[in-house]
Amino acid sequence: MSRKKTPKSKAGSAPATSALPAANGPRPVRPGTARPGPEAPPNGPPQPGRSSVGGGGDFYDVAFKVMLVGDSGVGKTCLLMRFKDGAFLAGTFISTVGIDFRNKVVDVDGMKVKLQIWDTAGQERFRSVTHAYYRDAHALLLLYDVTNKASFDSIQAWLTEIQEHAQDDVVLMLLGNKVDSAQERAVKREDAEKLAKDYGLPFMETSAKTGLNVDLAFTAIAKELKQRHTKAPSEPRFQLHDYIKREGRGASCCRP
Ligand SMILES: Nc1nc2c(ncn2[C@@H]2O[C@H](COP(=O)(O)OP(=O)(O)OP(=O)(O)O)[C@@H](O)[C@H]2O)c(=O)[nH]1
Ligand SMILES: [Mg+2]
Repeated sequence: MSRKKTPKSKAGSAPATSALPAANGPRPVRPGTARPGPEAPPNGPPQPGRSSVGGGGDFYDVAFKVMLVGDSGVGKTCLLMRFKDGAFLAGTFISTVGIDFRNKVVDVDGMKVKLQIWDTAGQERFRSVTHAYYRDAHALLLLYDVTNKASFDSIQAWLTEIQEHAQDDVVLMLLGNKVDSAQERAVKREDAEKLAKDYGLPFMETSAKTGLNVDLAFTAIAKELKQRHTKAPSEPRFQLHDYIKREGRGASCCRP
């Protein structure tokens, strides 16, 4: 299989669109397939890899676009940094402005899968900018902060946004972040599990600080997308829900 080289990450910007979608109420969102495809320039669909030339960068077979969404401060940027660099950005909170992306290539059953991960700004004032990026996303990680009830209460509104702007078959996963802060927990795990069940979403609690379940979340997404892309009839169907249930670690355990 031919392989392509990842471009360096860079900040992206999209044409601003206008109004927020009408709130029609959330509908169940399928933890579905993403359409594989094109690798993307900032606003285009990802593509299967091609032979690469030139030095530097990682080679890959197929690329997918993943977006991180959720209220400001839930830990989207930290989750991405943990996955990409294995580091935690402690200290001052620097809120993301607009949108940015990082690439990471993961090995899924012998195939190099490039995830182009878009880190969106959670602040309301950037919402119109990020709307333009949903369309080409193959997967969305929707985050709330387990120590911030308001961020959990926003999940239904986020699902409405996703319904309005993302593809119907986008792969979607709900993540409750900052589970290391047990003393400050404000959202019960069971409440999130119930919400996830109601919407048919895979769900895990994570910690960008300790690394708990972070690699697992992205790996599960990569496996799901890769399998939908290859569609090998001989392979048993990858079960995203079962996989994270089996591999995920509970909130009581802080092992990365
Ligand atoms: N304890 C703890 N703190 C975290 C964790 N993840 C992020 N934080 C902290 O939460 C704050 C916000 O994190 P960010 O990753 O910048 O939040 P964000 O979702 O990107 O916010 P916006 O860019 O405004 O949308 C920072 O002070 C982080 O240090 C975590 O897993 N545990
Ligand atoms: Mg951020």
